[in-house]
Amino acid sequence: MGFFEKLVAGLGKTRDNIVSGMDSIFHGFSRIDDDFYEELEEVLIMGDLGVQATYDILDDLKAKVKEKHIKEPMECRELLIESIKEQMDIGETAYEFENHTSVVMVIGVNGVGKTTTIGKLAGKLRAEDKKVVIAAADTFRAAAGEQLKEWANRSQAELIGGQEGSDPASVVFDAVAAAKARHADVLMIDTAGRLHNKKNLMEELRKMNKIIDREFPEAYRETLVVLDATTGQNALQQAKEFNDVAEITGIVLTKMDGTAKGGIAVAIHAELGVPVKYIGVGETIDDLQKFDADDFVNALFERPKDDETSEEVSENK
Ligand SMILES: Nc1nc2c(ncn2[C@@H]2O[C@H](COP(=O)(O)OP(=O)(O)OP(=O)(O)O)[C@@H](O)[C@H]2O)c(=O)[nH]1
Repeated sequence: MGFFEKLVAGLGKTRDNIVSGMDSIFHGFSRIDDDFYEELEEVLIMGDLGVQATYDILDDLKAKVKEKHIKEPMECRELLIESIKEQMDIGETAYEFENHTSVVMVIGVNGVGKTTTIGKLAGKLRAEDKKVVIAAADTFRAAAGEQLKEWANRSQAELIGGQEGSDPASVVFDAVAAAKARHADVLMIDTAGRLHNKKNLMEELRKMNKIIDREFPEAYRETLVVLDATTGQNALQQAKEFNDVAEITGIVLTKMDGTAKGGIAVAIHAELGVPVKYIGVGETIDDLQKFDADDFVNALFERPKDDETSEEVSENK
């Protein structure tokens, strides 16, 4: 299965949740009125898109309906697809760090798929012939280091640190030295994300950032937060809390395969203004991809990748 097919298969439950509900409204209403919009609103909110994104999408839809003098509810389907795509479009500049010598901090609470994501991303960068160093700065659990070692071996990245109980900041210091000595393209730092103690977390991140700023000022900086899509509104809450303590530049949403809560991708983007940059749809090294708004929305509405009607719509904009 290619990634797009996996995404289509993985988003099945989300599709059931959101799109089937919307389609029954498009079919069930004979005119576009307040009731129509109200029911759409309910489906979008129930589908985990969040209040902000729902209002943005509906405002956009209402404006388009007015502007194009649309009378048929069914015609709103295309407009809605178009509107969600526009909301979620992040463009290639989101991945600038891949083109620079960079430091990527990866934050996330236990179990969200942080280690797996680092492994997959390392594998992806290695496949592009980039040199990758991974810093095991989540030093609170021995198992975390072991698991990271396996992924580093699999993706042929170099691992620094990994000893339980060592000081995360000193792991970062060693990793920066190693990255510079080996002329690495990307240094990825696995950090512990204990949200129940925000003050400590903030302090730990501050210490690590200070070392990077001082020892590696020329490096391009990226801070990714990993979230488990299956936790829905909880993931959004985590994103908000991390956003309070760190300058997040992107989100990675894992476990998009088989969750009914894939709509949370839209909510996070709208409510935090931080783009979802990668999504995970499985447990193997190839199951992480850049977030592509077109692919995501097409998979959600189950349309073939090169659907001509979508091009017509965008050309007619
Ligand atoms: N289905 C699916 N499973 C995933 C995905 N990403 C990670 N997982 C699984 O989620 C579980 C947790 O992943 P880890 O990478 O260990 O999570 P972590 O955040 O590093 O957690 P700790 O190591 O406990 O801090 C593992 O069983 C992974 O295989 C994904 O995109 N889809």
